[in-house]
Amino acid sequence: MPLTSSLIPAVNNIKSQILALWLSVSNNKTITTAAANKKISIFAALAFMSLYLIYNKFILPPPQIRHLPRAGFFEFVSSISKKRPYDEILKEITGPLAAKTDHGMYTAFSLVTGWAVYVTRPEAAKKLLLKTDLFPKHAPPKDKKDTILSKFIMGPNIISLPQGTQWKNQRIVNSQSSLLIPKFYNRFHRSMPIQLFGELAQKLFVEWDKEVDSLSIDVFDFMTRWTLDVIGIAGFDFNFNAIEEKDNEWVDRYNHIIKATFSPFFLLFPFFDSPYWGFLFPKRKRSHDELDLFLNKMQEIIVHKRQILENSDGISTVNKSTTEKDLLTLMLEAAKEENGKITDEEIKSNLCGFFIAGHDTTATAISNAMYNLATHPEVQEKAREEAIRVLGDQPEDVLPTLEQIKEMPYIQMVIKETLRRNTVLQSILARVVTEDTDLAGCVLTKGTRVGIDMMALHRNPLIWEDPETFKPERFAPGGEAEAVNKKHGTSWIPFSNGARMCIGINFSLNEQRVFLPMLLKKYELSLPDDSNHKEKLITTAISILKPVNLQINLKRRY
Ligand code: HEM
Repeated sequence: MPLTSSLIPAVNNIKSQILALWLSVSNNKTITTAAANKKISIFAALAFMSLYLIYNKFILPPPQIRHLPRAGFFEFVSSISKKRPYDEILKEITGPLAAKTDHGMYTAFSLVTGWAVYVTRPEAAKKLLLKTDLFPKHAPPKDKKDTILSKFIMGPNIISLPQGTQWKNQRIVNSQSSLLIPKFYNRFHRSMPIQLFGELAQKLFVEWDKEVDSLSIDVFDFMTRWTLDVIGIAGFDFNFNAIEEKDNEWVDRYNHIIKATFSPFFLLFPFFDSPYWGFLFPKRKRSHDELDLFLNKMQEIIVHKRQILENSDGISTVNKSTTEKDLLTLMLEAAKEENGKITDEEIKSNLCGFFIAGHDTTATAISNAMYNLATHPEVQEKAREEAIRVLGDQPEDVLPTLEQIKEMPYIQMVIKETLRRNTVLQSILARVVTEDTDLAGCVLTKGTRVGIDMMALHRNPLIWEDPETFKPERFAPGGEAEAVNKKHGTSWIPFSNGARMCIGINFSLNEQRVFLPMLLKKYELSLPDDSNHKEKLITTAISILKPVNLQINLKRRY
């Protein structure tokens, strides 16, 4: 008999015992030894019921998806907590599950979403992303309302809001009701802080050059510091100064919050993630306080920026050498033109969203590209030749212009192939099925949550030739990627697709297209002989698939 059905009568029995005991107490009966025994029974009953609830909520998927191939709860969660690289999980757990059916879908438990169905084929991904009325974004879970995850990311911002008026008001172009974010969105696309990207790359090189001629760096550590400074200045004109001061107050605070946001324990038990439980979890209370300080600082910056905008053109006060405007200025300008239809709360929430969406993601993408260049010397040489052809070979840093980065198609191919082979995000945020429907041959019922296993899609051998191999030429004009796209559509979606596609796609690609040629012109890259990553890139497995302790040797060319 399945465990659930054997548990139901037991639980009912316990429920009636609790009721009987409650009746006897309310009848003012003398408390005797029998009553003491009953107390023990209640305690046992509550413990038993809690176990039953945990079993039903976490360990078993919802009944409507139990027929699909399933990654066992303990196997999957323990793989993640043991920090197994995600491509191993794909090879040993999720890949074989996906291969079991024609539609390629399987179910797994995610710490952020709970149980969901995962898509691994382009046909299903296309329908999921384009039919937003059938598959809207899942509204932020109510049980996570007071959590750090919720306060930091799942507020009223473009990323988290489910489809609806508030999201449309923030995003859709040509909406009659509000043109706020559309205006911001257009400006965001037009005004790329290319010069800022270059200046901060130069600043990073100065840090590296303080070491000896040839050095080994912790790539991800430096790239997160670089992208933090980029998003701080480009986002709201605030200099974290993370490149120069690894551990200053604001960098520490930000890193603390990011770590706290994805704490597996509190993702699993959001009920305890509130300052009220501070007496039991004092460290968590500190995380809430740190987040409050961070959000208050943002509020201060918004108010201050508004005042500056009254009297000036809003051009960066931190980065005085440029006329590039930060995202906050663009939002406030758009808001002013539309009589302030966006609240401070929404602006603050969107700024937090830009952090979470644009910081570790781009740092991961650049670190992965550096790994691929270090492990493929012939690709590295070809990319360097292109950088030198456009920027020159003089022994000094050159900041590429927007026109120059367009003249480097091979580096663009390296970036795209890296985003395919070394997927940045494990999945998009879950969508929720609004009515029973067929998704590429798999019937899904209303209420089912669905995500996309990005790595399984990008390395699907039914779609890509020799998918494990790093081959930038796939993305050459008329190459494999074009053919795959023509045949299957939606096969390369590191930034998603459709109405909820990443709005930072150009921002992120341009960060990479400025940084990589400058890097290649100045340094030769290789893996240390004793690197753990010789065989393959080892990554984390929750949400953003970050490289783990990736050291790369840099040899200066000037
Ligand atoms: C390599 C870097 C990046 C990757 C791989 C990436 C990937 C993605 C993906 C897959 C989505 C869709 C999520 C979903 O539908 O659940 C998304 C959404 C989003 N991204 Fe990015 N992103 C990157 C960089 C950035 C940057 C730099 C920014 C901003 C500065 C940004 C801002 C956003 C926003 C605001 C959304 C929400 C759009 C919406 O739902 O309407 N992203 N990103």
